[in-house]
Amino acid sequence: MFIDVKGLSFGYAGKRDVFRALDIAIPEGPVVLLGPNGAGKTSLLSLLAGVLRPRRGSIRVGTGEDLGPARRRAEVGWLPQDVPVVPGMTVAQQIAYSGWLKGMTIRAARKAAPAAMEAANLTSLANRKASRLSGGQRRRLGIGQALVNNPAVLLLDEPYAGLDPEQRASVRQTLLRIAPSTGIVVSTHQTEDIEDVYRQTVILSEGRVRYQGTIDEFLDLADSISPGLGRAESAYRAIMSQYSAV
Ligand SMILES: Nc1ncnc2c1ncn2[C@@H]1O[C@H](COP(=O)(O)OP(=O)(O)OP(=O)(O)O)[C@@H](O)[C@H]1O
Repeated sequence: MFIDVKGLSFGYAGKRDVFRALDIAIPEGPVVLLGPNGAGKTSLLSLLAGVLRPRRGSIRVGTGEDLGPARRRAEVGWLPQDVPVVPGMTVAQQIAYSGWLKGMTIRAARKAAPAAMEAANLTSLANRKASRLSGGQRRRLGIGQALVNNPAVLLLDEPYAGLDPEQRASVRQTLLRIAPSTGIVVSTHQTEDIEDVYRQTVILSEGRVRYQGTIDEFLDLADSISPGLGRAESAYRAIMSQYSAV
């Protein structure tokens, strides 16, 4: 399994648990994680990335064992919803810097930066100050940072959030390019054209897995397509109509 989560329990201090004994096993292939606001997508990706620590349970991503949060953080690539910009740094410098933060030597990180920029479609922006990037460019910078240590698993949280259609298209091109060769999990509200990028679908709501299947099985659930909605959106709504929130 590409992702193997067993008995995962997690909650934020003083709040209702987000996950109670959650099990998910997802085979290899780019994965799209769908679900309404508050479903637990960000929490799950942050737990997979080692940014949050589970109260109980085991997490394996990629082919290895449960490494624990600290080592997993160094071994996966993670795109948070907000990509912080380091004042004064160029795109190339910020990408190298994030490699150093993940434990690479600065020399190795500088050497790795061009390939990460190439993959994230940033080469022409290498010398641009990160603070001057547009929303879509900044998201691509975050993808470049996530790729710099050549991770086996890339976790992207809402890569399209807050982007206009043109910026979304630029991020989508990047995902189309990297998804086939990277173990990638993407949380998104954007169901448009997901069949082009992903092979596996997982739908979460209220901290539970409501659906899991291949993209083809998922799309087959769109028996009648509502006017104005694509197949994926229709399938998503058909599944979620069984639960309270869509
Ligand atoms: N930092 C936090 N502190 C306390 N509660 C939180 C925090 N982050 C999320 N939550 C709560 O945890 C639950 C799951 O939230 P999470 O952000 O993981 O969902 P999501 O599916 O990513 O939602 P969205 O699509 O809105 O980003 C929600 O009830 C949310 O209110």
